Amino acid sequence: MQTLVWNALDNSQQNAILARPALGDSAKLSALVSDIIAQVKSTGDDALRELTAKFDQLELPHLQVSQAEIDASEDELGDEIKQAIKLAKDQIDKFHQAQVAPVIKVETSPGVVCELHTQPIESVGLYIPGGTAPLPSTVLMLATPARIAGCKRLVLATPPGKDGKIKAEIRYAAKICQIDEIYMVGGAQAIAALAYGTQSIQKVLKIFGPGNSFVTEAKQQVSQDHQGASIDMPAGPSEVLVIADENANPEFVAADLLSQAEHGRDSQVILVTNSAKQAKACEAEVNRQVALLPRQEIATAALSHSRVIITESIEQSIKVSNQYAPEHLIVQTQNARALLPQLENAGSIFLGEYSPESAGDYASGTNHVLPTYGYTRTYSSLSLADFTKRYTVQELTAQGIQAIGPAIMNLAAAESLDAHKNAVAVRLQHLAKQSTGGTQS
Ligand SMILES: NC(=O)c1ccc[n+]([C@@H]2O[C@H](COP(=O)([O-])OP(=O)(O)OC[C@H]3O[C@@H](n4cnc5c(N)ncnc54)[C@H](O)[C@@H]3O)[C@@H](O)[C@H]2O)c1
Ligand SMILES: N[C@H](CO)Cc1c[nH]c[nH+]1
Ligand SMILES: [Zn+2]
Repeated sequence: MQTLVWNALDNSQQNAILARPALGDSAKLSALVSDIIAQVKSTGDDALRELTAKFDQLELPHLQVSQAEIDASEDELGDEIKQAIKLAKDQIDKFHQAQVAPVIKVETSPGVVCELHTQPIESVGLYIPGGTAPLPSTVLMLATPARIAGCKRLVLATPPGKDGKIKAEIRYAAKICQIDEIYMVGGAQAIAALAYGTQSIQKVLKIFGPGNSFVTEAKQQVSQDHQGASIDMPAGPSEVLVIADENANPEFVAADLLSQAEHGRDSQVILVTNSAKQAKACEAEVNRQVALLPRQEIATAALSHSRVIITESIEQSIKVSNQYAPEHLIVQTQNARALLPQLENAGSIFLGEYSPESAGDYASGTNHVLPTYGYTRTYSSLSLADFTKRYTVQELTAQGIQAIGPAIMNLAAAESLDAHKNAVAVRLQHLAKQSTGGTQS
């Protein structure tokens, strides 16, 4: 990790050290992904087979996972992992059940009632990353809120492993979430199939889930086409920023940094500390711990574009974090909660030394699908609301239209929209006639 002193850098250098690695060659990525999407649109299942052979080095006899294969996961797994998956599901369920929105009903003036209702999105595509690490936890993060929201059709797509199969943990997580439509396809081609449909995959209305830069780019492209599909958010390569003061435990800080560095070569982890001594201690710990990881090679690649930034104060550390807008923000300082009001842009915040980012990844209950690339400035953590759409209802009585009708007519006239004005005028005239017993002309 490169160590830099924030105050020794000018503005453009500060921006440069906070740049995301995955956005390096976006024009090339965009062209590659649009070719993949075009291929899937034109030849459907054949394209999925060809692209899987090309990018996953697999010849697939069939795309859909059978019900027997889903059910077999029950016997393929030991009790310990099945219990862990169930515990995580329960935790996620509790936090997302609490997000169920009540119907809002307000009488804005006598006789004018306004309501806000929610409805589930009918069909949803759930993309589960599977390139270097298949993520059963992501099945729970997507399927649990989709089920609570009441979505009717849940379609799961994930790349097959080297053995041409979907990992038992993913099949099991899908099974306990009552998902029976699983396709063995990954990458941009999976997103294209979900968005446009193929001979064997029926299209969905909205696509959810994280993925590498190909997946994320594909989601963005299909969401810009009205014949494509809506998406949850750009949830790309994992990121974490840790704010640590001199009291933080370097062993904890290093473990948290590495937990995200091990996701992928294009992951990025950043330590921001107001203590040069802490910076050194954490770096030494990172070097010690990374050497012990099975995914050492991936983590080391991620560390090569990761940073240790030394600031003059905690306030400046917060400024750096707000500027970077991380997917995950871990605060390991004394009285971490007191900093919360100043933390502006982060997908999920972890306060204090006993709140590792892994807790949110698996089992605290919060959702681990989060915006990356700085999109936490405007996008939110995945939540129940993303699986629903909101619509309003209004009901006006005679008293209600009489009260606000004149204002509506004035506003319509100001916009030169006479038909709008007339829709109110005819009603007010009708009511006036009624009140005079029909004697008015
Ligand atoms: N932001 C979040 O909420 C969040 C959550 C979990 C995981 N993630 C991120 O998801 C990502 C998962 O990435 P992954 O690669 O392991 O799995 P993935 O499933 O996203 O992508 C694998 C697929 O990419 C395609 N692919 C690979 N190389 C390609 C190439 N050169 N050209 C075109 N397509 C290619 C292949 O078809 C492969 O099946 C990681 O970056 C991880 O950090 C993010
Ligand atoms: N940290 C990832 C989101 O960036 C989510 C995840 C799943 N499994 C482990 N981690
Ligand atoms: Zn993670």
